Amino acid sequence: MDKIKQNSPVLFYFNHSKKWLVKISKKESLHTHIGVIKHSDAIGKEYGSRLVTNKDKYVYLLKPTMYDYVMKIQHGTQIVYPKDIGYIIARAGIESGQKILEIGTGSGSLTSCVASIVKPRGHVYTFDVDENFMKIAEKNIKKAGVSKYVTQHNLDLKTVKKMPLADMDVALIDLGDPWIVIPQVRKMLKGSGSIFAICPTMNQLEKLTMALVENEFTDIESTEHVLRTIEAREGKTRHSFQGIGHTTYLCYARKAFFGRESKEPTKTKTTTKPAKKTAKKTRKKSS
Ligand SMILES: C[S@@+](CC[C@H](N)C(=O)[O-])C[C@H]1O[C@@H](n2cnc3c(N)ncnc32)[C@H](O)[C@@H]1O
Repeated sequence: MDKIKQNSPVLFYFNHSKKWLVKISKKESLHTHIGVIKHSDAIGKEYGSRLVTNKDKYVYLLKPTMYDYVMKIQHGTQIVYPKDIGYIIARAGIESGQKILEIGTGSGSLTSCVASIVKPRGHVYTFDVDENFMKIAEKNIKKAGVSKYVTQHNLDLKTVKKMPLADMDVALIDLGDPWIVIPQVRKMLKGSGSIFAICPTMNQLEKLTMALVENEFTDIESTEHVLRTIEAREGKTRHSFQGIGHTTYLCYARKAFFGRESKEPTKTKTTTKPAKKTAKKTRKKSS
């Protein structure tokens, strides 16, 4: 039986729009419009149990999933949402043990989800140029419990001469001008490795697709993923009035060798440490 203890993560669930993600701490109480929820009352209870507030309302004590962490993430930037992350993972075949390159850590939403899939033997190497966003991401990744499987680098791959990584299984790009880093990403990816770019506008998709073709990528596909919730109730089931509008488009492709065999030098060992020249700029935040 999975019982709640001091420091256990818990989602106090009242309804779809009222839920609170906490780490249980004996002395703390949560003051809400449905009453006070004392953390200590949750200790010793099984996940899934109910807890009554001082206003005689109740919340369920749910074990948070990665979805809950992402939906409650501290936003430093726009984030990638689970509706897109699910497709990214399925389409790129992301699985346990893989090495993932990510450019544009942002708030660490995509980073955390992907790390939870590639762990325990895989790893996410993520790059950003903004120290403030990196700090927010570091906290979010820690909260999601996947710091061990993520290394954050403060480095701009647009300008590096020597690539800090090699033999990556998948590359994920989420920055304004993804087409600029395609040549660098190509050098770090395995043959037939997958690339996904997150593009909020169609103009980005166009420029990116041109760069992908120029850099010998195949199986290029652009998609948009629309999630509609249904309110299912006896005799009056219908779409809900509220919903997420446009978030982003996704662009997928795979590294190929057009009309020739691979001429790229085969690397057997992954360089997980940054190249000498960039070492000063690069911080290993967690390992
Ligand atoms: C939209 S956010 C990424 C959000 C992230 N995918 C998430 O799910 O939380 C874009 C990020 O790209 C970063 N960025 C911009 N230019 C960059 C570059 N040249 N190299 C690395 N990161 C860059 C920004 O600092 C910002 O944090």
